[in-house]
Order: sequence, then C-alpha cells, then structure tokens
Amino acid sequence: MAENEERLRRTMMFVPGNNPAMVKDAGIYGADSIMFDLEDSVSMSEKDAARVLVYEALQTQDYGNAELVVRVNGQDTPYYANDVKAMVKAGIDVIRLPKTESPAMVHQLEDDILAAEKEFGREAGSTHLMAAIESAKGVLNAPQIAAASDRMIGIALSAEDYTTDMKTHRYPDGAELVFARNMVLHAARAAGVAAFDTVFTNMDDTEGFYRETEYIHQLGFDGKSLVNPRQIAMVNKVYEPTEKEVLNAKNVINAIEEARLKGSGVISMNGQMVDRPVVLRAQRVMRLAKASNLVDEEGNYIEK
Ligand SMILES: CC(C)(COP(=O)(O)OP(=O)(O)OC[C@H]1O[C@@H](n2cnc3c(N)ncnc32)[C@H](O)[C@@H]1OP(=O)(O)O)[C@@H](O)C(=O)NCCC(=O)NCCSC(=O)C[C@@](O)(CC(=O)O)C(=O)O
Ligand SMILES: [Mg+2]
Repeated sequence: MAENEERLRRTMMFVPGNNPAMVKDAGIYGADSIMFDLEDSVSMSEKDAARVLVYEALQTQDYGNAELVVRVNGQDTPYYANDVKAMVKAGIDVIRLPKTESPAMVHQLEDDILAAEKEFGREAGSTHLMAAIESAKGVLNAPQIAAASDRMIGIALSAEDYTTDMKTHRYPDGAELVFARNMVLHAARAAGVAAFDTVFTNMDDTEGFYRETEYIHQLGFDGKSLVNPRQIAMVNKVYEPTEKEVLNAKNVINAIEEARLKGSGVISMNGQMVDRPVVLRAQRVMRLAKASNLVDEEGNYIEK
C-alpha cells in the first residue's frame, strides 16, 4: 500500500490504442499516468491492430516516469482474453477493467493476470489492476470492488456510460453525479486505493473544466481521467499547493521531526495541535509541491 500511496495520480490520459502518432508521442505531455485504450475509442475492425500497436510501443518507446495503464476490452467481449495476455506479456504496470460491476469480475481479472504472468515469466503479483465504475450496479458495489484485490491501485468513475445507464446525461452543475462521485470516493478511501474522477469531453469549455476539477479536488479525488493533453496543465494547476500551504507543511514536518527526537508524537505549533493526520496531509502537500517544482531537494520553497 505504501507504494500506492506515494505515487501521485493527478492525471490519467486516455490514448486511443489505434492511433500510431498519439501512442508514440503520449509521453511528451507529462501525464502522471498514460492509459492506452483498447476499448471504446477503438472500432471493432481495429481491435487486433490496436493491441499489436500498443504492445510494440510498450517494447520500444520511452515513456519516462509515467505509470503505464491499458484499458482492455470488457470481459464479455472476444477481445478481452488476448488483451490481458498481450499486456501482461508486454510488462504493463496496470490493467484497467472497464464496466466493472462486481468483485467477481475483479477476481476473474486477477486469475487471468496470474495465468499470463506464469505463462510469460513475469513476477507473480507484479501487474496491478484498477476498475472503472460505469453503471448503477457498479456504483452500488463500489466498496466491494475497491477492496476485491491486493493488486488494486484505484477505482475510476466513468460518467459517460454511467449517465447513460441512469437514463440521463451530463449537466454543467454535475448534480447527476453527486451520489456516484461520493460512493466511488468513499469506496476508494475505505479500501486504501486511489480515486479517479471522470473525463470531461468538451475541449472548448475551459471554464467548465476548471470548475469541475476544483470541485473534485475539494472532494478529495486523487485526480481525473483525461482525453486531451491540454487538460494536463489545468489539472496540475488546480492540484498545485499555495506558497502558504507549502511553508506550513514544511514547518509541520520539521516540528514533528524535532518532537520525535524528543520521543513525542504530538506537538503544538503556533497554538495548533499537530498530530499524525496533520503530518500525513503535510507530506502530501510536499509531494504535490515537489511535482509542481515549487520546492528544492531539501523541501525549501523556491521563490519565483
Ligand atoms: C478529443 C480529441 C478528439 C480532440 O482532438 P483534437 O485534434 O482537437 O486535439 P488537439 O488538442 O488539437 O491535439 C493536439 C495534439 O495532441 C495530440 N493528442 C490529442 N489528444 C491526445 C490524446 N488523447 N493522447 C495523445 N495525444 C493526443 C494530437 O494528436 C495533437 O498532436 P500534434 O498533431 O502532434 O500536435 C482527442 O484529444 C482524442 O482523440 N482524445 C482521446 C479520446 C478517447 O480516448 N476517448 C475514449 C475515452 S473516454 C470514454 O471511453 C468514456 C468513458 O469510458 C471514460 C472512462 O471510463 O473514464 C466513460 O464511460 O465515461
Ligand atoms: Mg465507458
């Protein structure tokens, strides 16, 4: 778990698996996670070609420090088994299961990954997984889905399919997603895995994108699934801590270190009690500050 908690996952960018130029250049935009898609952005006639293209790219392209994720086709399709095998063989970091409705579906994926790891000589347990929640059933089972596997790194709300299942569509105020967002978030937090908010598909509505990202940041989501590189900087901007937050976090970490040396786990700083949850929040602020290049190696704020 510690490994999962450490990694920042603000931005998870969908890359259509049948688009050679996008697959090749996906690493240049600085997404925390790159998600190659073999499912709904790829037409039926291109499923096999997309799988081969992504497999080859994973062997040959350098995607830097980005976490590499592949959204495989659904378990009810004839493509799923070959997708899982090929991606495990390629050494993918995470397999994203679409339209997840039950823990049994996660267990099936676990079994299929383990069989592929054995077949291709990969270390057992080295391939992680995540589940996309895209229906009413998925939302209601989210707590069990999130806790269904030791390989689970996170769950994601998929609002396009979800709103269709709910016989509605997406509105600017997001009222149709309030219940689902809170279920997914609570399920993820209770299971100790990451929570990803849904895609925002209107490329021209920058104001709407910022509004939605600020809202999900306030709720506590780790980040968002994205469809376009232009959205990455906007999410990072929203998740960037302020100077005041960074300085306060640095003071908290220094103060608790001093207290620990004296054998205490709780201290008072400027009249404010500082204990474990405050320290955990401060550590997250420092990780975000580092990712935003706001601090140097020692954690000192870099004046602009
Ligand atoms: C939206 C648009 C057509 C706009 O095109 P535009 O041409 O206007 O983009 P521009 O900004 O002009 O591109 C500038 C430069 O960036 C390059 N570039 C653009 N996008 C890139 C990218 N994604 N990856 C790498 N490179 C990229 C481009 O090649 C160009 O490169 P260059 O020519 O070299 O300058 C394009 O972005 C795109 O196709 N997006 C991916 C769509 C997709 O994957 N949909 C499926 C996932 S959702 C789903 O399934 C619903 C869900 O399941 C979700 C869930 O589960 O969460 C649910 O139910 O909710
Ligand atoms: Mg979908």
